[in-house]
Amino acid sequence: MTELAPPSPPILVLASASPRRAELLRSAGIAFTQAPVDCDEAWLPDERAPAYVERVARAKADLALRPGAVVLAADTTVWIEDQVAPLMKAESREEAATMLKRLAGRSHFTTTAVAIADTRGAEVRWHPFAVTTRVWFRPLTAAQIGRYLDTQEWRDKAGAYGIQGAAAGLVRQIEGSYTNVVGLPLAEVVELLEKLGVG
Ligand SMILES: Cc1cn([C@H]2C[C@H](O)[C@@H](COP(=O)(O)OP(=O)(O)OP(=O)(O)O)O2)c(=O)[nH]c1=O
Repeated sequence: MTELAPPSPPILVLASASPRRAELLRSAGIAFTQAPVDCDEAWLPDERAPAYVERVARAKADLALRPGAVVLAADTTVWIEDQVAPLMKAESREEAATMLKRLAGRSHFTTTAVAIADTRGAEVRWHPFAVTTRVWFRPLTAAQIGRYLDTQEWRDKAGAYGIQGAAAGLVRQIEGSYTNVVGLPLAEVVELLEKLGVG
């Protein structure tokens, strides 16, 4: 009897602890292993939101580099047009309330930067890109914000909301990729992975 070789692990490594990113990739039928990294995500003063997420996404991928793999990392942030500091994950209910107050009744941008590093050749080849989606929130009273905060869904999400949950009822309109707001611009990611022959 011939012995079967053990199955080889997927070439794609998702350098993320985010259940949402894993779920999105899975929903597209892509095989991957998940390797969370512990990355310093501190924002640098005056750093523009797109530059910030691009830097952090690359740093996350860098921490997960390994030979013979394609490593994918991403970073998502929420930002308001005329304000430099991005809205990160809120650390308290009060901070989340302040963020939602700033987002209410106007539009903002959600940018996800993706860093893909291909280590299958002699040198690491980087494929970075970023996608921005415009999101409009309806006007919100303090009581409506309070009810949203009660869901606890503001926790661990940039801008203190998750469009995939109860915050769908706060969003009037979006322009651009929906999955990008959830944490991974799926069409763009799948397109690039197809080009790289992965997935
Ligand atoms: C705006 C928004 C953000 N988010 C999430 C996406 C990201 O997971 C998170 C932003 O934090 P990130 O630092 O981008 O990612 P993460 O810490 O969750 O995971 P990892 O660094 O391990 O990859 O906010 C939503 O789930 N829904 C939304 O509507």
